[in-house]
Amino acid sequence: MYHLKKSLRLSSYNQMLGLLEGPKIVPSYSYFLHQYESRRNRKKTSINLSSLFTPVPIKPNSEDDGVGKELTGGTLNKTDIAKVLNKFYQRAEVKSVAEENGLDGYLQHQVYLGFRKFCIESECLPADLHIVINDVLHNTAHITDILPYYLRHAREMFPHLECMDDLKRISDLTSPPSWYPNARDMKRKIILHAGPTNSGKTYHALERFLSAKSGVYCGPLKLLAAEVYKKANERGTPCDLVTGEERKYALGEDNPASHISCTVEMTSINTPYEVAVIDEIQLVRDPSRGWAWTRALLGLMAEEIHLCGEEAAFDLLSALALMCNEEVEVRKYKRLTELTVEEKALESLENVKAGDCIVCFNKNDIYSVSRALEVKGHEAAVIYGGLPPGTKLAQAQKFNDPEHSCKLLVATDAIGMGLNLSIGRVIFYSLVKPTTNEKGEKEIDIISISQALQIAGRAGRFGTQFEKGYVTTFKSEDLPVLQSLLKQPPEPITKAGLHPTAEQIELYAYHLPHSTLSNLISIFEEICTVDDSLYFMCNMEDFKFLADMIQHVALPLRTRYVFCCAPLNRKMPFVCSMFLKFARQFSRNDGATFLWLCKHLGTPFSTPKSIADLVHLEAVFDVLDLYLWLSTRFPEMFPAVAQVRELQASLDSIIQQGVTQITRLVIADQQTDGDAPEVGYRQRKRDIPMGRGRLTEKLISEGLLTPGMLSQLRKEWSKPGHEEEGHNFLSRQSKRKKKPKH
Ligand SMILES: Nc1ncnc2c1ncn2[C@@H]1O[C@H](COP(=O)(O)OP(=O)(O)OP(=O)(O)O)[C@@H](O)[C@H]1O
Ligand SMILES: [Mg+2]
Repeated sequence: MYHLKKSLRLSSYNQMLGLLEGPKIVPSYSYFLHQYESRRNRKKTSINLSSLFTPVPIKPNSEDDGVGKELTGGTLNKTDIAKVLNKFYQRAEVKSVAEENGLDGYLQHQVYLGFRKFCIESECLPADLHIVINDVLHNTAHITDILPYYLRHAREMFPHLECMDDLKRISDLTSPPSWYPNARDMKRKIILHAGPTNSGKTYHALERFLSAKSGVYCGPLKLLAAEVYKKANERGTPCDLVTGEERKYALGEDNPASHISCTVEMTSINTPYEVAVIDEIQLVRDPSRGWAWTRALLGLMAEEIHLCGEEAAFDLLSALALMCNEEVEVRKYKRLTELTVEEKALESLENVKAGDCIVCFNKNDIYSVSRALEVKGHEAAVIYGGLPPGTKLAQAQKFNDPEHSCKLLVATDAIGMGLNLSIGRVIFYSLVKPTTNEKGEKEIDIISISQALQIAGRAGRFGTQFEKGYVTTFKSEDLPVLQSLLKQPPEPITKAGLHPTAEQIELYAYHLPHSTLSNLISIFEEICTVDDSLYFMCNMEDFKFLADMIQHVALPLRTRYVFCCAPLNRKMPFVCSMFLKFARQFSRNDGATFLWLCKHLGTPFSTPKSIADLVHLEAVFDVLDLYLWLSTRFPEMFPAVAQVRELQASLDSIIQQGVTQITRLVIADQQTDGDAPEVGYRQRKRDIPMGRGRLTEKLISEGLLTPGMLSQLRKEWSKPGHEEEGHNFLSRQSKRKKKPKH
């Protein structure tokens, strides 16, 4: 019964996501999450490379040229064939020759099954094979004489056996500097501006950028890129803005400016510049995005490259520069304002004062802390990663304005970079944070020294009303941990990230035409050779998740690759379902018109009435971002750019209103729930049907199930005959499992 209900939930969920359209059976969102989990588990143990290769289906032979029969004087009995092959497979010589030919135990078994099926199901065997089996049956040939045919079959089933050397050559990542011949032809000067936060590193690098004839600023966030774009244009240096979603021209579309401010992923490595600035260079070690910093560092065609970041990156940067025959000059900076770690933890929200910023590492804490502050009569600004840029800026402005009644800020570590904030004191609400490591595994751990320094360093920003900064924790037991973290130098940065290019994957696909894109990536990850004294492969789990999701949609490989590079959060089902719809629309060669988009987004939007509504609107905002991201790659298929921008701006203000009233939204939810304000926030309990299980709770708390979906589920449950529907889904699922995935 439990399984039945669970399956029903998944099926309904599926339908709501639009994943099941028509009679076609398409794997569900949960299926992808499950696949991702199992892949992670497989990574934790050891991966069997061979299991990643998809066998090429070989049809039984139906052409009867009669030669075999004619020469041997008759047909072969199927049972006899099976017996011979069984004996053949048991032979030690067969195993060792197969091994010499690249077949490990797993592949041998696959090939044996495939070969036997081929021999038994073929109406008529190819003449040479027919004769050999016939001779073996009549003791006029040795059983191992079948080997050449068996190996021929193996190579047809697993083409990689013949191209492993090519695959290894394609994925040889041992010398990344050589991928950028234009940069190697230049004599580049590299300067590292090293120092703690708030020491003027970016300021000095930007001064050089602004005075140069041409330049590029590569930042870690859209907000930072936008800030530099604004600053440059205000200072009279025309500067264009390039992010994944847009290009803003300072001088007009047909006149690109000689200065560019961009997000690091968008760095052009084919344009010569006098000065390049790569900000927050320590992110070269980021498990997911590190590759973009490595590429910019090695590939930029700039006479001077200014790197800003932690001194801990110096050794790695020098080693990378050495590989490019270059040197790194260091300019060290000291913090411009004093930063003091307090002796006492805050302990109670009674003790907050103007200029305090409470830093939380999850949204639930954000909600409960803001609510608790409101109960105590304080107004608080709220900033977290998922908010649209306009909303973040409006919240920051409110908090920064000394005249405004809002004197407190509740934020996630999204404030660690990019926003200018007048913070007097940073208070760590907790010190643990969920993160994803290089292998794509989720971990909950104490924040790193570097993160602690980065966040704490936001207090007492130079040039703000707070000339000195203070830092403490909320809980007294956390304070010694924080004190110890902040006393240490940041962890050394030892490796730079890499990732496969579209060209490499295209070459892989040429050799392995039957593999899925996600499989190609897995094979690449397994085969590639990386100089692990300097580099690591970035985790590609998000990419593979998206690749699996659109595998069944017919798209050219290059397009598929580009789609899967989209920066979207796979934990947001609504965004994922729209991603799939965009891919389908593309595959039908239908443009995603504004009308089509609005229909799927359910416009017009209204002010959120609950936290769940707010979360949904944030997801819609991300969908619009996704649209714009795709539009910069496929302008003909995603043409409604101006309208989408307009819609996004209006959604940004609706979200702003929602955030301004965030505590009211929490109250609205809590009144229905009867929760005490200090208790961690739980989403929309009122929508949860009677007798809900832990799965539902989990899906809701992780934001995987929205109230709308849940009420739809409730309706379906109350429909007579739903169990039968669940049963159908179960049988569909089991059928699906048997289907090979291509
Ligand atoms: N010499 C200066 N004159 C005027 N303003 C300055 C100067 N140096 C730094 N600032 C200002 O101080 C603030 C902090 O400087 P900056 O952003 O360069 O620090 P940073 O070392 O890059 O910090 P983070 O590590 O947080 O990025 C900025 O608002 C910057 O404009
Ligand atoms: Mg900086």
